[in-house]
Amino acid sequence: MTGTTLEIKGINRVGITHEVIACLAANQLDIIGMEVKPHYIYVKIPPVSTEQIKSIIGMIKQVKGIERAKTIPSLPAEERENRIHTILTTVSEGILLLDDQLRVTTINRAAQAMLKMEPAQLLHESIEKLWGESTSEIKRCLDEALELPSVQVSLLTGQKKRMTYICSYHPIIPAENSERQGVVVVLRDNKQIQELLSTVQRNDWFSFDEIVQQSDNMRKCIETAKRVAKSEATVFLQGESGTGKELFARAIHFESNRAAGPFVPINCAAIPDALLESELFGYEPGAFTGALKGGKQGLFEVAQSGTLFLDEIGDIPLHLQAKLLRVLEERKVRRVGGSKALPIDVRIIAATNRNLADMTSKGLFREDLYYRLHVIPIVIPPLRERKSDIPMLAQFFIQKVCRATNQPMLSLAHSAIRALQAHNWPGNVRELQNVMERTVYLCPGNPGNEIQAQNLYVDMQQDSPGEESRSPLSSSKLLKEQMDAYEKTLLIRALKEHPSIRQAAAYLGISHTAVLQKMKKHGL
Ligand SMILES: Nc1ncnc2c1ncn2[C@@H]1O[C@H](COP(=O)(O)OP(=O)(O)OP(=O)(O)O)[C@@H](O)[C@H]1O
Repeated sequence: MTGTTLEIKGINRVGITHEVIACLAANQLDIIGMEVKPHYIYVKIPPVSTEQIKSIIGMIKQVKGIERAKTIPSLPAEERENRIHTILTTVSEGILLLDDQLRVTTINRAAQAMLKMEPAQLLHESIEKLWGESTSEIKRCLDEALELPSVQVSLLTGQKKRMTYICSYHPIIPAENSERQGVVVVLRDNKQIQELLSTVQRNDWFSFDEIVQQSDNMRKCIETAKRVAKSEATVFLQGESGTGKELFARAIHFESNRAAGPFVPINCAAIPDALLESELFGYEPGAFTGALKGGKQGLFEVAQSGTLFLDEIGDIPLHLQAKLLRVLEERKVRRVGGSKALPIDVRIIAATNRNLADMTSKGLFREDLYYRLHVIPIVIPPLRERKSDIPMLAQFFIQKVCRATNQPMLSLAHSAIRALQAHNWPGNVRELQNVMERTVYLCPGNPGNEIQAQNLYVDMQQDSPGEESRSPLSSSKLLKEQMDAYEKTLLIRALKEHPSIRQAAAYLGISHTAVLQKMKKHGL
């Protein structure tokens, strides 16, 4: 409402406000709004002329204890309201304010756009009309004055379409021991969040051009992968550990129409059985002891509109294989302890270094799941079958370390290239990467900055058993180094002879996490 607003400053004296009001009453002026705080009185009166306001200010200044009086644009409360209004209309989150009966009292522009509803359809309506069955969390927020973490909610929009939003609920706690007041509901568009996340994670962007190769068999693999990237088909990557399966999965995702969505990798072998189910499918609040209060999204939900990379799929226990198959067939996921099935829009890329067909015939992997995943198989050859890639890859890793450590660029002498090509690389590209890093760090300065064969820190033992290795470490092998080399040989053998890491761990008599740690240590 328009009017003239006065700011009056004075001492704190009983009755001073009353005397100021008397001045206004003497001028036959109504009070539209008023605020009082120590030393200040703010009054809003109907519009008056400049002459009239001058005379009123003159009168007010006569009141004992008044130091000054002046006109200001609006009452502080109006100012605050205006600022809040500006914030509400400019934020990208949808905001709804609910009263203590959970009726909508305020709705901002973003919420109207998200819900595709006019304010008239929402204001003074009960939130139940909007949220349907899922108002229990809002009621809890109000009753227990609890700030509740974000949860996914599926809501019916004005166009009668179900959309998924991320909602958080915040109680409005009144100033001093008054009654509960209401709830602020903050809505975020699921798609927007995914897009935001993927722009933040853009440094993970990866393309086929970054896969270093020059061999014919790798070129063929890349051609196939590029061809299927744009489709929605499930890709099944097979290859020994360290051959670059994850790089392929990333490149396929970023070449696909889902590139703006998330790429979510999960190593099924690295997660203990007990956690794998809830990691993949999520859980509802209270699903088990130790569960997070607000429940948890599973990776299928996190990967919505993107790609889920199921690495080491052969290590999924049988009971989860059945659940995974159901999710892939129904394209719906049910959280642990939940009854609602959430639709999922996720592309699957699976990878394994095991012979899954063999595992299937032995009953260690479900045949139906195998065929569900085995849609577009791509077999990435081991490094020993593409020796022409070795010089390029080795030089690539040398450059990487030299750049990172600011040292002069090193190159490979012919003798070094020959030695690298003679090795059989059980750990594939990952092992080559380790060897080159170690070599650059430990290589003594050579003339022309060339790495010679004798500078390579490569364990040649597996190439010619019994023969004295040409590695620089071999001439003076300490006990620890020899034990390490022996451990690596045993580990490789156990992994080759057993269909899963878990079984290799059982054979070696150590835990499966210990096997993973040792594999990492030896670059396997
Ligand atoms: N062609 C390549 N060009 C550049 N780097 C590569 C290439 N292949 C593999 N690497 C590197 O080697 C390491 C292992 O690759 P990656 O993790 O993709 O292998 P993987 O087959 O998925 O292994 P695992 O089966 O153990 O999960 C990574 O650091 C990766 O960057």
